[in-house]
Order: sequence, then C-alpha cells, then structure tokens
Amino acid sequence: MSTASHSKFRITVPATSANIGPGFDVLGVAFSLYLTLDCERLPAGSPMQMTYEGEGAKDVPLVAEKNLITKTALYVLSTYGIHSLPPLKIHVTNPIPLGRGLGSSGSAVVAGVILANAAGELKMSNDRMLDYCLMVERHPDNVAPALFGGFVASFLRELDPEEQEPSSIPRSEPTRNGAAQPPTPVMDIGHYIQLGWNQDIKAVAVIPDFEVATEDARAALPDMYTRADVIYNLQRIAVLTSALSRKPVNADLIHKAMADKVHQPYRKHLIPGLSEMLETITPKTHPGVVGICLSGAGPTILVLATENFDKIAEAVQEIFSRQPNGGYKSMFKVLDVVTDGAQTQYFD
Ligand SMILES: Nc1ncnc2c1ncn2[C@@H]1O[C@H](COP(=O)(O)OP(=O)(O)OP(=O)(O)O)[C@@H](O)[C@H]1O
Ligand SMILES: N[C@@H](CCO)C(=O)O
Repeated sequence: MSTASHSKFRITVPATSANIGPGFDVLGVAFSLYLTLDCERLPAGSPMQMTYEGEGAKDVPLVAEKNLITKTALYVLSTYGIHSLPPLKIHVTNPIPLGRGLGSSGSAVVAGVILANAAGELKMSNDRMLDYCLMVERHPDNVAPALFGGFVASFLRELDPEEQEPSSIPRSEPTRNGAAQPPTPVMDIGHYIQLGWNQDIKAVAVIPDFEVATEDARAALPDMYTRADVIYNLQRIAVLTSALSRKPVNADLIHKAMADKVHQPYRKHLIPGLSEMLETITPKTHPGVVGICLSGAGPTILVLATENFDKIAEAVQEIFSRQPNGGYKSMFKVLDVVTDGAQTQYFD
C-alpha cells in the first residue's frame, strides 16, 4: 500500500539484550520496552523539527546529521539518491537507557532505517533493512531482534574491505576510517533465524547508574582465543538455544549453559561486582533464577527468571551497592520477551 497519503506515522522498536551468555555477537532477545518515533509530514520546504523525551534527553543531539536515528536515515536515503530528509516533525520517546547494554544504539539504528523507509517510501523488505542496519552496527545481535522480535540467532557474511570503508556510512560506534567515498549499498549481509522462547521465562534487567560504551567493552576483548575456550562456548550455545524453548523450564541446565569464556571474563573490571553476581546468584541460591549474564556489553545484568523477580533483582542491586568507593545505585525492570519486532503504523 502506498504511504504517500499518510501524513502521520509511528515507528516502534523494542529494546534488546545481546549475547545471553555464550552467544557473543550471535544471540539476542527483544523486550517489552520500546523506542517510539511519532512522525508527521510537514509542508514542502519546511525544516525538520525534532523533539525528544526520556533516556538521553539531555545529551542526544537533535541535529539531523548528528543524531544516530536521523543520520542513519540520511545514509539510507542517500543510497537512493535522496540527499535530505523529507520535511518531518519527529517526536522521539525513549525509555531505553543509553550505554547500559539494552541495545539503545541498535534500536536507534533500526528506527533510522525504518524512518528512511517510511519517509522516503522506499518499500524495502525487512531483510534489506537488516542489511542497512548491519552497515551501521556491525554486530547483528541487537539489530536482528530489534527488527524481527523474539529470540534471534544471526550472523553476517564477511564483507570485502571496500564494502566496509565508506566514511559516509554512520557508525553506532565511533569509526576509524576516513576515506571520502559515496555510500555503498551492499546486499544480503545478514542471516538470522528466530528461535523458540518459553514465555514462562521473563527477563529481570538490573541497570546500574553508570555507562559502559560498547566500543570500550569491545576494546577489552582479546584478538585470539584458545581452542578450549571456543569449544566451551560452542557447546553451551548449542544447548542453550534449545533449552530456552523447552517446557518445563530446566533451570539448572540453562544456568550452566549460560556460562561464557569469550567476553564476560574480559569485561569484569568494567562492571564491578559482575564476578560475584555470576557466581552467587543461581537457581539453588535464589529460587526462580534460570540464568544470569551480562546484558550486551554491560553494565546491565540480565537475570532470566520464572518467579521472585523483585527478590532476585534486589540481590543483584545489593552487590552493586557494596562495591568500592560507595558502590552503585541501580534500578530494575521486569520485561517480557516479545515476539513482535519493529513496527510502523500509518495514520490519517
Ligand atoms: N534514542 C537514541 N537517539 C540517538 N542516539 C542514541 C539513541 N540511543 C542510543 N544512541 C547513541 O548510542 C550510544 C550508546 O550506544 P552503545 O552501543 O554504547 O550502548 P547500548 O547500545 O545502549 O548498549 P549495547 O550495545 O551493549 O546493548 C549513545 O551514547 C548515543 O550516542
Ligand atoms: N555483542 C555485542 C553487543 C553490544 O552491542 C557486544 O557484546 O559487544
């Protein structure tokens, strides 16, 4: 259906958690917490108007070329030969904390690609939109569940250096490239599959009051791993992807299968208390716990659980609170894993 007659549209994109323990850069889930863009077309020649409320309201730039949502949209439109955003009023409502491991940048990138698709009437397929998301955010584990919903495993094809380099491609993480080339639309980068998720399992996200930039958390990782550590993660990820869909919940198996030797051990200095949380919050010590891990690049702690959500969250908060130098305050959210991903609704 043509969108030309619609003067208003709303884009909603779920928050996500990447990795889920051993699935570094592979697994992610979509949550019942939504970045929302309320958009209204303005008369031709009008300047873009952007307003913003919620997380990041004090810091997020509202200039089209600087804001991650609109600069992603501008990148996508430029590959279609459209070099400015159509006149729009955009109101952003963002409940996803920034830099905390709940995929705020992935959701912003997905929102930007969908904004370009809707505003420019590009009629892209979801798979093509995933390609664009992956040009901006190179690891697929946040953008794939944000776009498609549910519990998602994904990978991307290896790109040639010239496909990766154009400096005109915005990056959710700061980039090092400098070549002034036009954007290169590439095809068929992302591959994914939605996995089953037992809806009895909810997510308790404990969010401390400090940020860890994904770029810093990735810089903490080694370039090489031992064969034993790779096998350790591969064995667990294979078991975990099925175990999370089964009924009844096998908490002991899931908890063991969520252990990881690829990223969490190298990031623990960035998240004080992480080691103690992983060691002491188990299905045996805290009934209801199914598994525990760092959410994305952190510092949010993700506890999968079937009951006692508040008590479990308080146990994580207590560990954050007694870290050196006064500890950390934190808040928590009990979230559902949602099967729907990003949506666009048209009005008028
Ligand atoms: N709604 C938004 N609007 C504009 N920019 C955003 C928005 N959300 C996130 N960003 C940008 O993304 C940055 C955070 O990205 P980062 O990858 O460090 O954390 P994250 O995506 O929250 O965590 P993770 O990738 O570990 O889940 C912010 O500092 C901001 O620049
Ligand atoms: N897989 C990514 C997710 C963060 O965006 C990481 O852990 O670095």
